[in-house]
Amino acid sequence: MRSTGTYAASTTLGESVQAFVPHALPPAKPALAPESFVEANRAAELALARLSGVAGLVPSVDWLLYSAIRKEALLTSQIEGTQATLADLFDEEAGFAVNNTDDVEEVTNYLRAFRLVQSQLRDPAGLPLSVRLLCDAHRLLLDGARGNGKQPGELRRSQNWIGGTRPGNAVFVPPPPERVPALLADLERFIHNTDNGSQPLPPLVKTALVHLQFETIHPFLDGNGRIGRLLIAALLEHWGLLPEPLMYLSGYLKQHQFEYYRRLSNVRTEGDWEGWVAFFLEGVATAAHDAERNIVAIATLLATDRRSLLAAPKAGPSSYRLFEMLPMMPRFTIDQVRQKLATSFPTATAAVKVLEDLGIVTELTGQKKNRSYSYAAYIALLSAV
Ligand SMILES: Nc1ncnc2c1ncn2[C@@H]1O[C@H](COP(=O)(O)OP(=O)(O)OP(=O)(O)O)[C@@H](O)[C@H]1O
Repeated sequence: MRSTGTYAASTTLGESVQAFVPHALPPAKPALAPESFVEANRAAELALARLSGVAGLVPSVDWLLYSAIRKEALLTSQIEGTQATLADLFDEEAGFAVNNTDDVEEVTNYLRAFRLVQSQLRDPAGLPLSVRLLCDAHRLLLDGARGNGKQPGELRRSQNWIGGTRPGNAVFVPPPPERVPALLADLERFIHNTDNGSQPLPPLVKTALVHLQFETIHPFLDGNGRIGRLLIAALLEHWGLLPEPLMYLSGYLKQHQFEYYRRLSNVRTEGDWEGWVAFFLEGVATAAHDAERNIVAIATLLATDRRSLLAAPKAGPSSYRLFEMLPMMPRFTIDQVRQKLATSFPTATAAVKVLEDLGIVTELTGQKKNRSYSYAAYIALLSAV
């Protein structure tokens, strides 16, 4: 598919945000009426509710969130070509040397951007979901070497395009820069407009449309994919669909990347709104099921390892406490254990040795000094998409 090469075509598309408002829908688009999505929407909502329920079964959701948020950060960055792995991210957090520093920085920047949005939305005095908040998140996302020169935190002031080397041979040419602020303001109104007429759109369908329109506007010079997907996570929480960010939808989008992009394009080229919404709802249901399965698998691993630890004659309070920290510290050094447990070096060493002898953690360096450890089975489970 080629664009017409003119900005006019994309400008018209940008204005199609109006068509998101149900009462303004042209009659030729009856499929966007809520009843056409009832089944898929119900399945996706149910999958999200189940996911929240499963999370409620574990003693602390902190370790679930710790891993889920990092998975999403990694996968959304991988869609855009980042080569970092989850192990790289854990290494970086443990202070270990990592080779691909720039890639890891992109992922940690996403984490910072996500935390900012989440904390603002949770703070009664914080910013609402708004262009300003997205710009603030964008500033954090593009902080550092790679983002320099890409106008972090600012709406673009020049024309961009998707695919190709210039607007004339691009797959898609988003609206010209002077239209961007008004189109985003329109999108902001759409998000906060609760008066959707007699047939309100289900929030998940609205989320699908918001993402589509955000990507259509492509308001930044870089980082549009990641901020657009961050917006999805924010909306799921904002609309009470998933109170905690336990899902990593980017895993589904990455696995179906070609279809993801094609569905976005098809709205523009074929008017296939239904296809995009159906794809999105299927993605949410699948990603929620995957996250649920992953939680069960991790909880099982932890329960099995905990049982073998409790049965070990040499285990004691320090090794028990260390074990409970592992899900949020899967790579570590003895000195970090010493600090976390607020104990002596010999006690920390002994605690680690108990876990090592049981095969729960493994040493990575093969050195006698400055040894590093990994809860490898846990990282492997998390890394399976
Ligand atoms: N045909 C399309 N129409 C609209 N949006 C699209 C299309 N194809 C891809 N996208 C969206 O654009 C994103 C990529 O945009 P782009 O290549 O411009 O990257 P970017 O602006 O550098 O952002 P990031 O680096 O986070 O992706 C994709 O992840 C997807 O969300």
